[in-house]
Amino acid sequence: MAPFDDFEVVVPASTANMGPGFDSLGMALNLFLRLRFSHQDRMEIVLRGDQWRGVPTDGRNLVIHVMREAFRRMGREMPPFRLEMESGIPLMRGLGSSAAAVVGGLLAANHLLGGPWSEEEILLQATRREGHPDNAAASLFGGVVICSWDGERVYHVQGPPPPLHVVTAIPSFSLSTEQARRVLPRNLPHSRAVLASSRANLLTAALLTGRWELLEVAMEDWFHQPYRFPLVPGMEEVLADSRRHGALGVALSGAGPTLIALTREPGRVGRFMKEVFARHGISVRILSLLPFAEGASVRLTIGMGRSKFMGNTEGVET
Ligand SMILES: Nc1ncnc2c1ncn2[C@@H]1O[C@H](COP(=O)(O)OP(=O)(O)OP(=O)(O)O)[C@@H](O)[C@H]1O
Ligand SMILES: N[C@@H](CCO)C(=O)O
Repeated sequence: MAPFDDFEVVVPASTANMGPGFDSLGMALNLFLRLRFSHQDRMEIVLRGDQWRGVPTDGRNLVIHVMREAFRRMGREMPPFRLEMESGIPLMRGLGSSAAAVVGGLLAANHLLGGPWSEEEILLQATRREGHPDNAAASLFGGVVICSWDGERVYHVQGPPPPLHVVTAIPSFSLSTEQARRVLPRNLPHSRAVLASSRANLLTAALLTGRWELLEVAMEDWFHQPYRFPLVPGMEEVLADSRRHGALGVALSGAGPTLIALTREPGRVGRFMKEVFARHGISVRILSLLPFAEGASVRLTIGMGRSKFMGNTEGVET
């Protein structure tokens, strides 16, 4: 393969589920994974920052693995390159780090391959890899994305990001998605599923029509959150009481352990969440984020200044 011009892939973080939108609803957030590619004769992966403990810098790295598979599907060999990776998305915290890596790897491979795949095809490939489309769709398209995945196809509708703050309480401990899915029941009583899906419908409608006063009820969930209470000490209390402390709606972010609150009063809700976790002996980082309207992007970096995603665009620590 001929040398390529340096390029950068920027992928936003995401929060999935937002309560009852289990495995089907995601929203992009203003924290970013950045992948910078430059041509060189040998493969080199450089991880910038201090959050990468345990992440390999060889072919087992998720981004590289996804890229190699993409090249293999096209019957092409992946060229060597230098990849510099930097991220504000904490790993295994429920903010879609793996989906961002998968989306980033697929966009990079698609770019190097000359763009054989549409965004729909990239979403399908990311969904197969992740097992569910919620985080990947939000990272790929931005805003709020509602999906349905039947094991073969992914259908999706994208909506605008709500004009609200998203306060995240990010516990110091990690929780893998795999572990958080193991606690889910195989079956739900029919009446419970009916109630849960009615809340999910209400949530979608509220998000797409701006009925923020409905979020309190619409973000209630019976699909997954109650089963995950034991994994996140303090979660039940935060979900029960945050609304009295300024939250419009609260939920476990993805598979957790991070909790999110949609609010107009980020400072107040953040303080409350921190207090509750402290009572349970858990230290949390409170980050006030914003929904992010744009999806992942690829841009050539030669001769360009700083990317629009760089600088002071990320969440505010409170
Ligand atoms: N940029 C990255 N490069 C390589 N591997 C990554 C990267 N980001 C995430 N991963 C891999 O994905 C794992 C985390 O995936 P997991 O699904 O458990 O958590 P998450 O995606 O952060 O949370 P959730 O899916 O609940 O939002 C990490 O431990 C790491 O192995
Ligand atoms: N919908 C997924 C998101 C985590 O990747 C879950 O809750 O398990």
